[in-house]
Amino acid sequence: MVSQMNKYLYITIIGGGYVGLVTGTCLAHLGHDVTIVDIDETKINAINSAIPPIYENGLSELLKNHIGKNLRASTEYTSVSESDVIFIAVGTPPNPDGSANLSYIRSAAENIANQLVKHSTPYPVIVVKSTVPPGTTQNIVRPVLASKLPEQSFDCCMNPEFLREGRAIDDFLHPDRIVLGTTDERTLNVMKNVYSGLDVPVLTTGSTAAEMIKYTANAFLATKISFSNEIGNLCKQLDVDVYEVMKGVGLDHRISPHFLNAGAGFGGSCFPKDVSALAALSETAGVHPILLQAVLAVNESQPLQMIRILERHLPDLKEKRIAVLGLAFKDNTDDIRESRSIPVIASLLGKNAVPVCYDPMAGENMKHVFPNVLYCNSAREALINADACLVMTEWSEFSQLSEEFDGMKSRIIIDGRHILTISDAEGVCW
Ligand SMILES: NC(=O)C1=CN([C@@H]2O[C@H](COP(=O)(O)OP(=O)(O)OC[C@H]3O[C@@H](n4cnc5c(N)ncnc54)[C@H](O)[C@@H]3O)[C@@H](O)[C@H]2O)C=CC1
Ligand SMILES: O=C(O)[C@H]1O[C@H](OP(=O)(O)OP(=O)(O)OC[C@H]2O[C@@H](n3ccc(=O)[nH]c3=O)[C@H](O)[C@@H]2O)[C@H](O)[C@@H](O)[C@@H]1O
Repeated sequence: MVSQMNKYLYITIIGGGYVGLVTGTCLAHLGHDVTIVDIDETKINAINSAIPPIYENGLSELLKNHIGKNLRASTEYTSVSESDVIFIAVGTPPNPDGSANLSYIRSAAENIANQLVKHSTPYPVIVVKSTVPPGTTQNIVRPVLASKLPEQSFDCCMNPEFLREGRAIDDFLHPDRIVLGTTDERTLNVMKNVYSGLDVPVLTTGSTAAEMIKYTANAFLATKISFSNEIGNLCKQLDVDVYEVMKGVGLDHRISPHFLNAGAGFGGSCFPKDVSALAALSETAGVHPILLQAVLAVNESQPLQMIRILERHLPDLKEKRIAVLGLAFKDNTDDIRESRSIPVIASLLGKNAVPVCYDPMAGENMKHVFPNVLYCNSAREALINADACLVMTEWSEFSQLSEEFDGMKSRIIIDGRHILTISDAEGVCW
């Protein structure tokens, strides 16, 4: 467990994206003095104006409470020199072969080293928060820093992040565990001080094991979803309700009811990317990743399974008006990265159907991907005269929909997230 706060720390977060912004704001909330650094000036200006560049429950209020007080943002790395702790929270997007692109990690580490070489607090701790392949902290970040700085003048730690988008603040402040990848007592004490105030179990490991824990947790959760989807596809053929099945299965405490919801598959910036990176890493290590590849394959075909079910009811989709409810990759976010609605809309367009889209938050983002499809301001509007409806995101407002479906031309409703509560919905039993 971490203890009460000993003292507040000067902290710099490199990367003001989802994780950097949530981490920085929450650490300011815990009482530390925080600077968020990003190369994207637009993001920095937005953060300094207390306008989060992303939609996340509770973030705006928290930002307003701290910005200009113990939280600020900058495009400059100068605050690194004054910091006790420097988090690296830049992106690790996929390369074309699925492996993790570490160029942003390298560049952040180089910039930190260039700044620390000018001036530094005694013994700063550089913490890798980004999701990185095992060995990155030890074999890339540390050597980049050591190429400019004496080995004894700093230390590194790997501290993976487990927050979910849409519930990020709560997940950050009330995590199941904090993993600290360091074997150094002094560094461990500094890191415990970072999180002091949180009543959370702490697991201490080597940095490489900490990196592997993060990939393995995401891959396991993704596996639960793809497993549920495969069972769901079988249930559909056998006319069995997969949700009833998974409810019964999840009551076994060894399995747990979480992440067993079958449907359109998993999207987001992490599960697809991290399972691909782990599979690529596994191939490189000479271990053929049979299970991980199957997890990805099931997930690729799952959104198109919705189209197959749709075509059973509407064999010719040409010029058919299809309401697509939900564009974000999940509820409570405007993030559309790897959203399962993207392949669904693309497939509808390929079949000359007319997708009519609605999302409470993500419509503007989806316009960058599909500028020419129809966007509506409400589910009711999208459903008017629709020949069918596909529910792609588990927004809670969709669970309230009822008489809105009366406006449809024909009542073909396929619920890809098991969120509707109307009794006569054509449930997608996967
Ligand atoms: N999004 C999520 O829910 C979670 C993400 N992660 C991991 O955290 C890492 C970051 O993810 P996101 O925040 O979603 O990425 P993001 O793409 O939203 O943000 C990354 C930010 O880093 C900035 N950046 C890139 N190079 C930089 C540099 N040299 N100096 C300063 N800023 C730089 C970019 O401009 C961008 O704003 C990834 O490794 C991801 O896998 C981990 C847990 C949750
Ligand atoms: O590394 C990361 O970035 C994060 O990835 C996920 O978080 P996130 O992607 O934000 O969202 P989830 O709630 O995990 O949902 C991911 C996708 O799986 C889908 N899902 C989730 C649960 C389920 O039972 N079925 C299912 O299809 C969701 O609709 C969504 O598309 C993990 O849950 C976080 O612990 C992790 O920190």
